Amino acid sequence: MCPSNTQTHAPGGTSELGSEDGGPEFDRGSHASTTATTASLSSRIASLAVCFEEDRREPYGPTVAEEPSDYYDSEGDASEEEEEEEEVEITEEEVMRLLDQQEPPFQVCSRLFFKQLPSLRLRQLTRQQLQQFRSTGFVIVDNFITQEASARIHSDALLLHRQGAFQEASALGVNDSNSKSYTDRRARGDSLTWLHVGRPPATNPTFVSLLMTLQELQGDLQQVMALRHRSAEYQLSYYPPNGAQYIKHRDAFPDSGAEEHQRRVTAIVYANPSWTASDGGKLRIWPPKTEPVGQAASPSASLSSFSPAASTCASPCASTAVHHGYHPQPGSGRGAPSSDSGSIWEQGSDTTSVRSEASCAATLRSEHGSQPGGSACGEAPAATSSLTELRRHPEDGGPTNGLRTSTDDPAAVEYAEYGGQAVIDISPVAGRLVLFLSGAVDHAVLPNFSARVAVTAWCQ
Ligand SMILES: O=C(O)CCC(=O)C(=O)O
Ligand SMILES: [Fe+2]
Repeated sequence: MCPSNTQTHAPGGTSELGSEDGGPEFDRGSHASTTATTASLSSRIASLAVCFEEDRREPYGPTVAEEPSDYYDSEGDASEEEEEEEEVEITEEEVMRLLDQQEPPFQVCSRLFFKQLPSLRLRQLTRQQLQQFRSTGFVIVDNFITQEASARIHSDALLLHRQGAFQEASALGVNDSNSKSYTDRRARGDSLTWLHVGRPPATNPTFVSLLMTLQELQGDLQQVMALRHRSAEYQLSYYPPNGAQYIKHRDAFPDSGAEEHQRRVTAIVYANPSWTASDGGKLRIWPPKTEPVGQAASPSASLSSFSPAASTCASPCASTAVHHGYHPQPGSGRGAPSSDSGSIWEQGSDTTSVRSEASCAATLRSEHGSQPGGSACGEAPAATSSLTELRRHPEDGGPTNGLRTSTDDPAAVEYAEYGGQAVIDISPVAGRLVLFLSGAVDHAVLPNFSARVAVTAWCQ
C-alpha cells in the first residue's frame, strides 16, 4: 500500500505513467525540460503507477488479494494484455506526491552536490552562499545585480511587453497535448519571453550582460554540483499589476543527477525598482525538509533552523535565510540542519581562489577607502561581467543585506506559517537573486499589484 498524502501540490494536468516517451512536462514555461527521459526517474515514475493504482482502488473495493480468483482466469487473453498496457492517468500533483513519499526531495537533490570539491574559482557566489544553498536547498543573495541594471531590465522588459514580445504563460500549453497544466490564467498569470543567447531580444546589451552574469553563476555552481550544461533556459517574465499570481508548484521532479534534461537549479533575478510592500508579488517558498533520513520531520523544522536568535549578523555578507527581515550570517552553523551538510566545503577545498571573509573586507577597504559594512562580503569575490562591475557597494547607500527588523521594509524576507507549514515570503526587490533546487523547493508567486519583472535561469 502506498503512504498517505503529503502537502505537495502541482496544479492541473495529467501524467501518463509508464508511457514510452517519459513523464510529463511539469512546468508549462519549459521546453520539455522536466520531461523524464532516462531510466532512473522514468522507472521511479513507472513504479508509481502500481502504487497509485493501489491507492486508487483501495477506498472503492477489495484489494488485489481479495479479488475473486476467477478475476485472473483470463491469463493470456488478449483483452487482459490490453488492460496491462493501459496507461494510468494521474495528475502531476499525484506524481510529485508519490515521488516525495518514495524519498524526501531534498535528499534526492542533495546528491547533485559533489562530496569533494576541487579548487574553487568563484565569480558570482561566495563559498558561504554556496554552503547555504547546499545546506538548505536555497539561498537569497541581495544586490546580485545593481539597482541601475535592474532599472534597465525593468524598462526594457516593459517596452518589449508593449511591443508584443511576451506570451501569456497560461496560453502556451493550450495546444500542447502532452500536458494541460497551467492553462488557467488564475493559476498562472504571468507572461514570458525566452532569452536565447545571441538572438533578439537577448542581443539587447542589458540582457547580454545579465546572461553573462548568469552564466558565471552557473560556472560557480558547476564547480560544486552536477550540472550538465553551461547554458540554461532563460526566461524573462512579466506579471501584470492585476493580482496575477502563480500558484504553488515545483519546477522539476526531484533528480539526483541521472536525468538528462531535468531542471536542477532555479535562479531568479528580480528587477523591480521601488518595490513596496503593497505591491505584493512575493515569492513564497516552502523550505524543503532537510532532516537526515529516519528523523521525524516537524512542520517547522526548517523554520527553526533559521531562528534569528542564533544569528549575530556581525557581518551581513550574503543574504540568506532570514526571519522577519533578519539576514543571518552564513557559516554560523545555522541553516545546516543536516548533520553532514555543513562539512563538504571545509574538506580539501582550495582557499586561495576564494576570498575569505577577512580578505574580502580588507579588499573592499583598500579599494573603496572606507570600512566594510552592508553587503560587502556578499559581493562577488572575483566578478568579471559588466553587470557585476556595476554592483552596489555598501557605501553607495540604498538597500543593504544587513539586519532588517521592520516587516514594512519592502525588501524584508519574512517567515510565516501557512497551512501548518513554514514558508518564506521574499519580496521581488531589484537586484535580488533567489537560488533553489528545482526539484526540491515548492514555491508560488503571491498576488501581484505592480509591473513585476524577473529573469529566471533554469540550469540542468
Ligand atoms: O517569478 C518568480 O518569483 C517565480 C516564477 C516561477 O516560479 C516560475 O516561473 O516557475
Ligand atoms: Fe517556478
